[in-house]
Amino acid sequence: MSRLIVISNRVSRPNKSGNQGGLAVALAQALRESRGIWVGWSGEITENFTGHIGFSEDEGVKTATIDLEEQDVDEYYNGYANKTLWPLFHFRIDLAEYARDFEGGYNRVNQRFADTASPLIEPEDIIWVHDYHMIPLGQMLRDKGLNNRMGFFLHIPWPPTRLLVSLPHHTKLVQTLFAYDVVGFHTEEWLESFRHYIEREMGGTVNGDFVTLNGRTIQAIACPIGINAQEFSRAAVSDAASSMFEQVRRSLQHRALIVGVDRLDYSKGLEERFNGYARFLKDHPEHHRNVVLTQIAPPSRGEVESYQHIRATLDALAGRINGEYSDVDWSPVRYVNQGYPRDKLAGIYRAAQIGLVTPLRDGMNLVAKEYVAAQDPEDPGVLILSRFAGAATQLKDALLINPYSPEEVSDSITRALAMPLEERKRRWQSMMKCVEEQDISWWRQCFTERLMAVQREVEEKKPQIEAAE
Ligand SMILES: O=P(O)(O)OC[C@H]1O[C@H](O[C@H]2O[C@H](CO)[C@@H](O)[C@H](O)[C@H]2O)[C@H](O)[C@@H](O)[C@@H]1O
Ligand SMILES: O=c1ccn([C@@H]2O[C@H](COP(=O)(O)OP(=O)(O)O)[C@@H](O)[C@H]2O)c(=O)[nH]1
Repeated sequence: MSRLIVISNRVSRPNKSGNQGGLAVALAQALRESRGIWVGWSGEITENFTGHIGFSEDEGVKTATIDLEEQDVDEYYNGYANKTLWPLFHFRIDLAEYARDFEGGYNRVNQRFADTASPLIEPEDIIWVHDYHMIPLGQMLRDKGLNNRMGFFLHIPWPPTRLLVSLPHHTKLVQTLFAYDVVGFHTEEWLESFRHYIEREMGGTVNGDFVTLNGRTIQAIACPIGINAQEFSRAAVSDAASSMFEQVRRSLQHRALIVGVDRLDYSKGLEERFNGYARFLKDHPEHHRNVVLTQIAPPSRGEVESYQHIRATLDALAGRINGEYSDVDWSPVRYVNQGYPRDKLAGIYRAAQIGLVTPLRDGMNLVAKEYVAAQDPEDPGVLILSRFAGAATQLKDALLINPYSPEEVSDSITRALAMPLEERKRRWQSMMKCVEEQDISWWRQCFTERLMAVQREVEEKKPQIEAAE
């Protein structure tokens, strides 16, 4: 059986802390089942890069990690990944920074990953590279002579061509994707934008799933990530979730709970969400004292200025809304800057009559799916979901809204609070069906089956592999 080698920036185990992104949460499950290795950054900083690989195995997940230098982290993770690509790929060219050092650091760190990973890889292994931190890695592995089946999955949106061309050396970066055999996106929309770019900007051709550039053909597919729905539904009635559920419900004193759970990121539309909620409070005095918005927002990428800025904005906005509407025994907003473990989160989701998920742009958004999976089938809450989240292409029975419109946020809250049980059940059943059917295993199979079917000549095992073992 071929092993799966996953390579991504972040390597962490889902049970260890409460504030992990969706990619980390999803991949642990996939690796456990395939007995693979997860290669990436340890999250640690070293004075001088040595290339030392730290191996460990925890709850069936094998990891191989490297430490990076401070300059690496500044230029690669904070810099090119999160100051350049992240805003650009989330349609925020106003926030994107283009610095030569970032691009240099990004390529240097990708080369470090190629040097680290290549000795661990055997000819039959399937390599699956993840996300915008690692776009050129496949090309670097090919340059080292690896002929393995190799796939790449982008977890964030692919931007429209007219935005992507604002990136210096954009063709050089995109060209490297043709080192992979299969390239995956969450939605047809991101896939369509990729094809458009290849055809219009690079003169490539598209024939169904096959995309050809300069004589090299790859497959480009849409394949939406899911959650471990069964496990999450079970977690929602676990002891930890139930005690969280009770604690939250007790504190609400029969008020309705609206919940938001997001990394503190400008792409999640938190400022717009708070403004929409303020609009709701302004337009609906009859609901005052009857509702509470709990926004869980663990800080993220705090060394990047735009993240410091959104944090300060939200601190002020939460304070302003509470200052304007609170009474001595009621505050409309509970704004929490800490992360929670997922079983506790499941209890919080289940306690909420409304899940408010309003990103301005999001590759997928797993929180939306988790909210659905955590509901009580006999009395489910209502999901209000941005039409600009990848999840909106699947969860069509959510209340789909434009997150930029405070009126739509306000109206959807009003509608959700008044929604009859029968309608809530009907919408929830339809969404739950999708969350269960297109779950995390479905996603992995969707991608890896395509990758495994790729025909490549498998080379003889290289001597350097034995040396590394
Ligand atoms: O690793 P961080 O910098 O702390 O960020 C956390 C993750 O954020 C992004 O998540 C994306 O992937 C999710 C799963 O596919 C998807 O649901 C979500 O819409 C995306 O934003 C990022 O792409 C990951 O690499 C990060 O680990
Ligand atoms: O306090 C928190 C906040 C979030 N999450 C998890 O982080 C993931 C967020 O994934 P999503 O796709 O919604 O967004 P991302 O942060 O990856 O952009 C979800 O699995 C959440 O359950 C968590 O475990 N604890």
